[in-house]
Amino acid sequence: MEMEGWVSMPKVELHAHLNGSVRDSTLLELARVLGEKGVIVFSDVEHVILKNERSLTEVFRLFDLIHILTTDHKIITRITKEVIEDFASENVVYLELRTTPKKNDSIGMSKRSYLEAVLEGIKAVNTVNVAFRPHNADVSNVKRSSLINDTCNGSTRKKIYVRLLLSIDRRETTEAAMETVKLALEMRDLGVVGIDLSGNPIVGEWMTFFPALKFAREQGLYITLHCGEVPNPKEIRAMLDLLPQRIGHACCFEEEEWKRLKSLNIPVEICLTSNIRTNSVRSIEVHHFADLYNSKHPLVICTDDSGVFSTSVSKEYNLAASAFGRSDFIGACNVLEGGKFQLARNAIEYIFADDEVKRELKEIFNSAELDQ
Ligand SMILES: CNc1ncnc2c1ncn2[C@@H]1O[C@H](COP(=O)(O)O)[C@@H](O)[C@H]1O
Ligand SMILES: [Zn+2]
Repeated sequence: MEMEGWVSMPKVELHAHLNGSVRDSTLLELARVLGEKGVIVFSDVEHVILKNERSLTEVFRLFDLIHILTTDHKIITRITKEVIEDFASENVVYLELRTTPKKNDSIGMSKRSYLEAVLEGIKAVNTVNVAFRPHNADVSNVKRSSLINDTCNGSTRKKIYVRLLLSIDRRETTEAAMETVKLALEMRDLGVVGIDLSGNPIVGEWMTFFPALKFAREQGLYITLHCGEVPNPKEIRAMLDLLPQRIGHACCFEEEEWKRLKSLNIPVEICLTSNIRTNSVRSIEVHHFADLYNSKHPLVICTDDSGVFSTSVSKEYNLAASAFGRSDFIGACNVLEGGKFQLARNAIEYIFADDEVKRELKEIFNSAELDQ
C-alpha cells in the first residue's frame, strides 16, 4: 500500500509525548526568538534540533533543550494545538496525548497552570465545541458533537477525540508524582484519563513512583508504563505486577518477562522508529513487533515522539507493513491480514475510554472502509 493509503486510513494514536511531537519549524522559530533575547545561542541549538540520529542519552538532552524552548504557558497552549492538528491532519481519529505537568517557580508555573495551558490548547483546536465526557456521569444529555474536536485542515474538517495522560518523570520525587496523580483525579472531567511513567529509563527507582502509581490505580485511573526500554528485569517484573492497562516499548524483555506479559495479555504500545533510533532495538529485523503480532498479542502502533524522530502514525504503519511484510526473514508477518484497516482498528479495544467511544470509533472505521 502506498503512503497515501496509510494517511487516509483512520488511526488511533495512544503513545505520543506532547513535547516530543512539536514540529521542527516551531522549535526553530522558538529557538530564534530565545536567541534574539540572548537566552540561548541559536546556531548552537539549530543543529541539535535538526539532527536525526540520536542515542537514548542524546534524546533526553534534546528534551531538556525543548523544555527550555517551550517553557511559557502560551507556548504550551500553542504546541498542544499544533500537535493535535498535525495528528488530525493525517486522520488520527482518537488521540491519547501524554505530557509531564511541570513546575517552574521563576515564571509562576505550577503543575496545575501547566495543565490548564494544555487544556487551553485543546480548546483552541475547536472554536465550536470542546467538552469532555464527565467521568462516571450520565452522558445521555451530552451531545455527541461535544465529545469531539473539529479541526479544520484546508477544506476538510477532521474530527478527533482527544484524551490526556499525565506523565510522571523518572526524575521526580514520590511527592511530585503524587501531586500529578491528584491533579489527574481533579481534572478527570476535563479529559484526563490516566497516568504514564516515562523519562530517562536509567534514572530513578521503581519504589519512588510506586506509591503514586498504586494510588492512581486504586482511584480508577488508567495506567501505562514505559517498561523495559533498557534491561532491568527486576523493575519489569514489578511493573507487570502492578497490572497496568498498557505498557510502552517492552524492548529489553527476556524469556521469563515475555511469558508473564503474554499470560497477562497486557497490550503493548509499539514505537518502531523510536526504538531503532535510540538503539533500544538493534534493527527492525529483530524487533519484537513480529513475534507479538504473530502470537496475536494485543499491540498498537504509535509514534512516541513524532517531532524528535521525524515520523508520523502513517509512516509507522507504512514501516511496519514494508519491513515485516518481507518474506526474507524469520518472523515475517502480513500486517495487512484481515484487511488494511484491521491492525489500526484493533487498537480501539485498548484505548482508555468507555464502550460508547469505542462504538463510535468503530462506526468511523466502518464508514471509512465503505468509502474505500
Ligand atoms: C524515546 N523514549 C522515551 N522514553 C522515556 N520517556 C520519554 C521518551 N520520549 C519522551 N519521553 C518523555 O516525554 C517527555 C517529553 O514530553 P513532555 O514534556 O512530557 O510533554 C520527556 O522529557 C520524557 O520524560
Ligand atoms: Zn514514550
